[in-house]
Amino acid sequence: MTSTRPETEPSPETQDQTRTETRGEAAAPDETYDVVVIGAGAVGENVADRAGRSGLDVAIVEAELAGGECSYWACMPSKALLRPGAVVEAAAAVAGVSVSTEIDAPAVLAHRDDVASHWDDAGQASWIESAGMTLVQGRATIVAPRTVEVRGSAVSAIDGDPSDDGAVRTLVARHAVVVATGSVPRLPDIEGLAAAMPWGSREATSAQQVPESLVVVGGGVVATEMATAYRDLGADVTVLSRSGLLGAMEPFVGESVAAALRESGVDVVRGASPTRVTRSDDGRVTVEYDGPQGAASLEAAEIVVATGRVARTGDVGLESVGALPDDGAGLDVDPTGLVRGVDGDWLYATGDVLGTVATTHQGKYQARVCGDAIAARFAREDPREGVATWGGDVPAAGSEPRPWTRYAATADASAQTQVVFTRPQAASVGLTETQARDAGIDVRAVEYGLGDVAGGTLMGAGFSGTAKIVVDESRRVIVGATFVGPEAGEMLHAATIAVVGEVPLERLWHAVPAYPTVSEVWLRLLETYGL
Ligand SMILES: Cc1cc2nc3c(=O)[nH]c(=O)nc-3n(C[C@H](O)[C@H](O)[C@H](O)COP(=O)(O)OP(=O)(O)OC[C@H]3O[C@@H](n4cnc5c(N)ncnc54)[C@H](O)[C@@H]3O)c2cc1C
Ligand SMILES: NC(=O)c1ccc[n+]([C@@H]2O[C@H](COP(=O)([O-])OP(=O)(O)OC[C@H]3O[C@@H](n4cnc5c(N)ncnc54)[C@H](O)[C@@H]3O)[C@@H](O)[C@H]2O)c1
Repeated sequence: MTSTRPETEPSPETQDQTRTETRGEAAAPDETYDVVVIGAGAVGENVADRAGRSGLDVAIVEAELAGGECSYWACMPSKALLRPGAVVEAAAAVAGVSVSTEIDAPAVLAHRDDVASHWDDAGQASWIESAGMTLVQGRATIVAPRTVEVRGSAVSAIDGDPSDDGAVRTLVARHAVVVATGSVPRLPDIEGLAAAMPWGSREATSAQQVPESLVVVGGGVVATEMATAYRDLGADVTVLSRSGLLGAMEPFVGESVAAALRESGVDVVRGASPTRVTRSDDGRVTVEYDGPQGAASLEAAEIVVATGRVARTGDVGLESVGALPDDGAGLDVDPTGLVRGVDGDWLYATGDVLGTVATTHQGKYQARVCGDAIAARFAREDPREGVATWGGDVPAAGSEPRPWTRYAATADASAQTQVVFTRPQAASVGLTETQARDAGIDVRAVEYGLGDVAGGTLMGAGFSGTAKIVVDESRRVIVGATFVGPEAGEMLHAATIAVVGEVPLERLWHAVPAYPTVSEVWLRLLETYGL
């Protein structure tokens, strides 16, 4: 089994701790822990791990598979589907290399199965326990302050749902309950759509066969990644997008990705809103839509709906403690992850359930902040000499921590990162030029072509891309950067360091990019800026 362990490595500090309780073992009617985490996705695992490292006794409840969406139905399997196309394209561009451009779809799907651990969470479950935490299998509901009821226990593999076998356990948290229940896909209100049994991101990332044709509704990250992957795997793909692609990023990103999708044979229809969906007896799907040329329709073997996600707050019992947000919004938390407005300061939340970030890495960052804050507030003693003391005192509940300290997820507001694994890849950190201007920052932006640096010309025929930095003129620091191009994601971290470190341009000038790498674009950007 290929491990998805990059999500959460066992810490050396906790590896040797063991717990006697095992999955499914009968338990006392009421079990008391210091901390109960609901949801063992990447985020829940990390908040539990950080809190548990301080010696706190942590239980983590999971209704489906330990590891959550990212490991089995999102980041990992989707990237396994996308990697072969990227490799073929890169190799085919290099003179003297002869490669078959054919992708062996069954082999790719089989490798994807390995990457998704065949939808078996045994590896993650055993890591949780080896890290000294207790994994409780079942669906959790908050029934009273600090009290969580867990129903069901047996879990089936691929669809992951726990069967309600009547088992009920009540977990009581001495100090904190953390909600890390993630998000669910948003199904737009389109006539016939639900009845047509469309694919969501789960079906798209775990499909055992490639449909001969696919219509993708949406123009965001899932839509563009899945359109790329399924085109690579041989499907005829049409993308129906209401507006431009990847609209949350700089405009040149969507334009580049749309052009590349079209070049690869994907029909990208901008300004298209589906109005009616039907699935006929032979299984084919017809999508009627208002398009740029008026009413139109198309037929395909399958339909993927990728129109965003909503925080999973509805079925966690939040109403029982007065914490259910209105209208499906995410949970509102302070910078340490403490849910605002709940008496007794015991309810925390992190990750997709906040509705403010929707990536694994940003959620895990919040989880580290939240887990450390819980440890600092409640651990009797931290067994790790020195480790626990960096970052100063944890702020009192309700008071604002200083930005960029251990107990503030400051980068969520000013330095979120994202890599979209389309071809070309798109990578961004911080603010777009428009977002910076809207925030009242006096900005100047400069762009440079990735194909115009020596390193770029060596990458292969037709290598191209764009880099853009957005500079806060008053402070002469970079507040946003975007790259689009082959493997652009690997260029992002230098920009992230510049943004988070608020490195003045005059100092950045001394960060000399090695020759001949594509990173030399940094020098060209600064020269273009005027240094
Ligand atoms: C197709 C796709 C591709 C993606 N690719 C990337 C990528 O490449 N990089 C990236 O950074 N992000 C990516 N994301 C986003 C990423 O998957 C999410 O941001 C991440 O999974 C959020 O983690 P989480 O722990 O908050 O939620 P989840 O991973 O959803 O975990 C929540 C867990 O809580 C459990 N749960 C829910 N309710 C209960 C309950 N009542 N009781 C017990 N357990 C419960 C669920 O079963 C689940 O396991 C992708 C998303 C999609 C859809
Ligand atoms: N590589 C990554 O980091 C990665 C990959 C996939 C997903 N994700 C995360 O998962 C989240 C969900 O992805 P997503 O692509 O579903 O959401 P998204 O917010 O990125 O895009 C949603 C798209 O659906 C369109 N849309 C919304 N309602 C519509 C309707 N009624 N009809 C037609 N179009 C409609 C929007 O205009 C937008 O283009 C993202 O926020 C992203 O952060 C991350």
